[in-house]
Amino acid sequence: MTTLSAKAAPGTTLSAASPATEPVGELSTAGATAAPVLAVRGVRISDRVTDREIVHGVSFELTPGKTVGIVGESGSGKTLTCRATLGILPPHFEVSAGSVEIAGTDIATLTPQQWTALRGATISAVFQDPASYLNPSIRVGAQIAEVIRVKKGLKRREARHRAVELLQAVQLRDPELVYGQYTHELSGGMLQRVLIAAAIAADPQILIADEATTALDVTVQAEILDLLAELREQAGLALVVVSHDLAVVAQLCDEVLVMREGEVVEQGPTSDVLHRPRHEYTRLLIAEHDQYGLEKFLTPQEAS
Ligand SMILES: Nc1ncnc2c1ncn2[C@@H]1O[C@H](COP(=O)(O)OP(=O)(O)OP(=O)(O)O)[C@@H](O)[C@H]1O
Repeated sequence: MTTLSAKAAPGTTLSAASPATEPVGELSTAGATAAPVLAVRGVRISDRVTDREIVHGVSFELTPGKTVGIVGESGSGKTLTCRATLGILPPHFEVSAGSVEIAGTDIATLTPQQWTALRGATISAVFQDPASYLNPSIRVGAQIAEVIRVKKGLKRREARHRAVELLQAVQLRDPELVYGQYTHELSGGMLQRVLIAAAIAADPQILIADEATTALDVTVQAEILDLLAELREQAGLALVVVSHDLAVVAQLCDEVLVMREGEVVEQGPTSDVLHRPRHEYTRLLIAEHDQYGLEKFLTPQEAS
């Protein structure tokens, strides 16, 4: 398989940004030894029009090769938190308190041009419903090649070559064939892989996956989660994984934030949250896991 890195030049075989050499353990303590690529500090999000606060303070740090999960029911503020981090809050929403630092830069200080340079190249995202993020009338490979051309400054030929490599890296069989296909010719799982390829095309350090596997069946979902884990290991990507499904988060994440109605009700290393949940809502999420196999992360007693 083609390997990827957040650092090295396209087309080369790359080593990881050495997550293996970092201490294994809780994100919050590991963060003490490596500079965070993403630091979200006390972020509150308000609706300017109604003057209503919707997200009531979210904090976490992310270092290369690590994963933070945000879990919670629909409407709990997970997506708004991600969008705040990406600088793409919907109109009339604002970060009313707190700060977000990406690779050491406070995003409140960024000009629109600086944002454009940062998106894709430093921080990138994959959302649910990949078809809506791809143009149905342009071959999917050409769309990835365009990202590479614009963001990495590669010539058309090189960008095409790199796009095929990326399609291979996200484990699409026959990447040359997929390159020339249109969205309607691909399954949901294939489209999600194409979108991940586009999201990592400019070698970001941070990838936000917001319900990226929710629409997929359980087997494909597991494959995509494995792929994200592999990219994290190989390229040292830092991941933010958002899901309403605790099993998804359990599979990938070092640290979990449990959100409910805009509030972080519980936060800690994944194993602590799963094995010693302190909040009743977390216990409820654990009890409701049965569909996706959280049981493999729990002891028989906890799973029952
Ligand atoms: N564009 C918008 N316009 C108005 N309200 C919004 C908008 N986006 C989010 N909200 C509101 O903000 C709150 C938090 O929404 P958010 O999308 O962050 O939740 P979520 O946890 O990601 O839920 P889901 O899993 O359904 O995406 C909800 O009450 C939602 O109705």
